[in-house]
Amino acid sequence: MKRVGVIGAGSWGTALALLLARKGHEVVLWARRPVHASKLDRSRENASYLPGFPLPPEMVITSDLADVAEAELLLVVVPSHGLREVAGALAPHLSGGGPKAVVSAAKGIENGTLRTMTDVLQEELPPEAGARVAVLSGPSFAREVAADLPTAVTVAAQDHRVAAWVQEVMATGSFRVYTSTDVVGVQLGGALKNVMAVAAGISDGLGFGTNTRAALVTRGLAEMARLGVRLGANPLTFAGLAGLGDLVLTCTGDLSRNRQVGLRLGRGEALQAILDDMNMVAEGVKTSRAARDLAARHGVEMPITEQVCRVLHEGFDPREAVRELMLRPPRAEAEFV
Ligand SMILES: NC(=O)c1ccc[n+]([C@@H]2O[C@H](COP(=O)([O-])OP(=O)(O)OC[C@H]3O[C@@H](n4cnc5c(N)ncnc54)[C@H](O)[C@@H]3O)[C@@H](O)[C@H]2O)c1
Ligand SMILES: O=P(O)(O)OC[C@H](O)CO
Repeated sequence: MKRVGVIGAGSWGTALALLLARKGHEVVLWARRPVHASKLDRSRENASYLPGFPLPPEMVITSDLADVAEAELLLVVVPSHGLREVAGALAPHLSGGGPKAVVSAAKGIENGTLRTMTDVLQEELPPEAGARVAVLSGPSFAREVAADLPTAVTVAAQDHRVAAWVQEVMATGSFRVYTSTDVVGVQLGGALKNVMAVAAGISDGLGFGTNTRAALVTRGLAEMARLGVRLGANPLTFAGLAGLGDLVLTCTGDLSRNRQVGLRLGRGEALQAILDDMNMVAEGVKTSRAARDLAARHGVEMPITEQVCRVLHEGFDPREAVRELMLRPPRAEAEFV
């Protein structure tokens, strides 16, 4: 049994906390808002983000980061735009030896700095904790993990021993964990697939067919891998769980919030109205900008990302965006750069 701290009580943090508590670990779940923490503690259910899954009585709920300071495994599961602030607030509590692993389960790229989530953790946490940073990604809807449905994910860390330790602590008969040392590829896969899920949703919302969706998934994967390889990722990572696996899940699965944003845009709703109506995060909205900036910085062509960004942030007509994609200059399929 290990002491585990889960930082973030949205749907994914709650599902991971449940997984680990059911495995017999001692779990402390941190919610940012004290009012949310006391509601969770009283009702023993996360009605706002993951209704229908009772939290076991032994799971500790808190809004004080000091309560996770003794954890051996720390999972950071807040939306990517809030991760730096949370990591900065966590840092003073980790002044001792610190946890054996700090795992980001967020899927995004920080806007402005264009840093990955493990970069942000390494910048904000004390060096001992920063050296044990990892990322968990892959096709994993929170509700399905909470329902104990078979799921497979990847944990990547620069130091293989860190990933292997996290694998051992987290794996169960219904949660299979693979390891990787491709920290960049696993994170880019998880972040960029959200942009493609918005694109697939738009296409379906416009009433296009399965041909169109399959084309978006495949060419989306090509541009994800193109950027990844330029940034030092292993191209094979994009054929794995954190690449193709998560891409297929979110481009086709209606539980995806990113896909839902796209579907509603495609049906003609305005972005702000959609976001006002969702109490959850759709990371692809912000990541589309960061991905476009990252691609521009490194001279990588990402035409689908570019069009998603225009639709989301510049009010560009989705039908026109598809037309422009179809009328791009002809090219060979298998060019990587
Ligand atoms: N939900 C899933 O199925 C799932 C699966 C895998 C990965 N993820 C990733 O996990 C991360 C968290 O998403 P989620 O689905 O748990 O969120 P959610 O949409 O279910 O809930 C959002 C949570 O973030 C908190 N929050 C909002 N703004 C914040 C800020 N600025 N700082 C700190 N906390 C803030 C909210 O209070 C709430 O607890 C995202 O990066 C998401 O892509 C989600
Ligand atoms: O609901 P989404 O679109 O944020 O997707 C959730 C997870 O990332 C699926 O792996």
